[in-house]
Amino acid sequence: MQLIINNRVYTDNSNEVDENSIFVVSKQNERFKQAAIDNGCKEVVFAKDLKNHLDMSSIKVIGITGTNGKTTTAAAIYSTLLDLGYKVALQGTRGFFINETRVEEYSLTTPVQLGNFAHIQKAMDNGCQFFVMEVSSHAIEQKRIEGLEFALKIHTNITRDHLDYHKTIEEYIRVKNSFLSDETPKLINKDDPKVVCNTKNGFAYSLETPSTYKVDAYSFKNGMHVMFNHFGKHYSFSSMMMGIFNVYNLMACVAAVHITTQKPLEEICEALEGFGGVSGRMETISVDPLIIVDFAHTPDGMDEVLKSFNEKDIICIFGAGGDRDKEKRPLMGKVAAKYSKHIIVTSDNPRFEDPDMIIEDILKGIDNHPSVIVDVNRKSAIKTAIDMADKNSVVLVLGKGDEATQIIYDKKFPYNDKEEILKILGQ
Ligand SMILES: CC(=O)N[C@H]1[C@@H](OP(=O)(O)OP(=O)(O)OC[C@H]2O[C@@H](n3ccc(=O)[nH]c3=O)[C@H](O)[C@@H]2O)O[C@H](CO)[C@@H](O)[C@@H]1O[C@H](C)C(=O)N[C@@H](C)C(=O)N[C@H](CCC(=O)O)C(=O)O
Ligand SMILES: Nc1ncnc2c1ncn2[C@@H]1O[C@H](COP(=O)(O)OP(=O)(O)OP(=O)(O)O)[C@@H](O)[C@H]1O
Ligand SMILES: N[C@H](CCC[C@H](N)C(=O)O)C(=O)O
Ligand SMILES: [Mg+2]
Repeated sequence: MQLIINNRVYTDNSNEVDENSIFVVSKQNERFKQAAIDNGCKEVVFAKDLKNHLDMSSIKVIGITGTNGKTTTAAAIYSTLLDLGYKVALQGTRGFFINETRVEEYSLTTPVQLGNFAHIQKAMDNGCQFFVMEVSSHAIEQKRIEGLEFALKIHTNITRDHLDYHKTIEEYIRVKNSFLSDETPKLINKDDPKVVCNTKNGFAYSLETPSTYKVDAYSFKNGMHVMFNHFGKHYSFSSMMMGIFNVYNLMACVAAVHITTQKPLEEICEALEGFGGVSGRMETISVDPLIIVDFAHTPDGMDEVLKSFNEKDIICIFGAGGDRDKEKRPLMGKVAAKYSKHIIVTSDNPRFEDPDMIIEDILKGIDNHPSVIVDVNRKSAIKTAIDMADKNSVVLVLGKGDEATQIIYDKKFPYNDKEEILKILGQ
């Protein structure tokens, strides 16, 4: 990866250096430092010192980590800041955006360090006052955020994900919480006991326990209406979004914008109402039959979504990604069985795994459920679900959200849940 600052080329790859470039050495590439020097590099800087090479004082970086909710909360903050008249950049699972334009397709939820600096530089070149970014657990562990000064760090929740990478839940929690161990201003979900932080400059939001931004009541008639208090003064916001988990996400958004702009909370709540949600997250594709696409791909994410529809007959279609956490698969099956009237287990992104074996792993969590269908072909699985639907049902297509491809081996085949559903409905 390369970054150009004041006509100097910075690179993190020993194969890209020449006598004029600067090699940025980090934990990830220190084993290649000598190779960089052998390839003619004359100047080396430490990743942690990169912040002294790019003046970022004109932009406020807001980082969001957590097992679920990063993309939704980041998008809500981005939308609210734009509505308040700020110039904003957004980086995460759905790509890189500057003001209202998507500048780059998705690559990594959190790019490598030089990638983050390059995006911040581009945001500043476009006059942005804020840079909102998702911070994945991989990024924290691999120090991709090294050298970044955050105006605010947000932590949504810790349940389970990426144990294929972190190996144990304890290590995953340690990595996630390490993001909050310094004195940077931070905003945490006080209802999640696993979120632990350095309380200096700490703010919190919650629905259950006392906190700086405390939700007092909410209702879901025709969208959501949320009442909260900030040091005893009462405020409210509304949204067309659904689900208690989105009450958390939107409360985090209001708190984050308040902390970083100090605008009146009434103005922030009004600006938030312009946020319509993120494609592929609780996105209603059809009303009759009711069909919703969501990105839930962890047991907790599925639990949050499925419990939002307890007054409906749920037809739940899902799979699980290959080359990802395997233990979550039966847990996802168990969650689906807990809430669904009908379960259809299918493929997600198999990658290099056998899709039938992934399905077998999921089925291990489903015992004596009256209606379980297995169909390794996601397209026909969705058609089966839609054919089963009636006025009391809700078809929930989970796991891929707005992904534009299905990954089989290392090939990315064009595929999108929403397009598939509309095609079937159109037939
Ligand atoms: C598992 C994982 O995260 N791998 C990441 C890791 O790969 P790696 O350790 O094999 O990298 P590497 O090729 O050895 O390079 C390491 C460093 O050495 C340097 N290098 C390398 C070779 C050489 O000869 N000389 C040299 O200097 C490279 O420039 C790099 O700086 O470091 C690479 C570069 O730094 C990343 O691109 C790569 O992400 C891969 C592509 C990936 O798919 N990561 C996924 C799992 C990921 O990060 N996902 C998260 C979470 C997703 C979510 O939950 O939404 C994300 O943030 O997207
Ligand atoms: N606050 C939350 N708590 C639990 N589940 C949530 C929350 N917010 C969203 N979800 C569920 O998790 C799914 C992923 O949401 P989102 O894309 O915002 O999370 P993310 O942290 O960006 O995920 P990823 O790390 O995979 O990019 C949603 O589709 C929804 O099912
Ligand atoms: N449908 C995706 C969801 C996870 C995407 C992202 N969180 C990752 O881990 O790459 C999969 O499991 O393949
Ligand atoms: Mg995301």
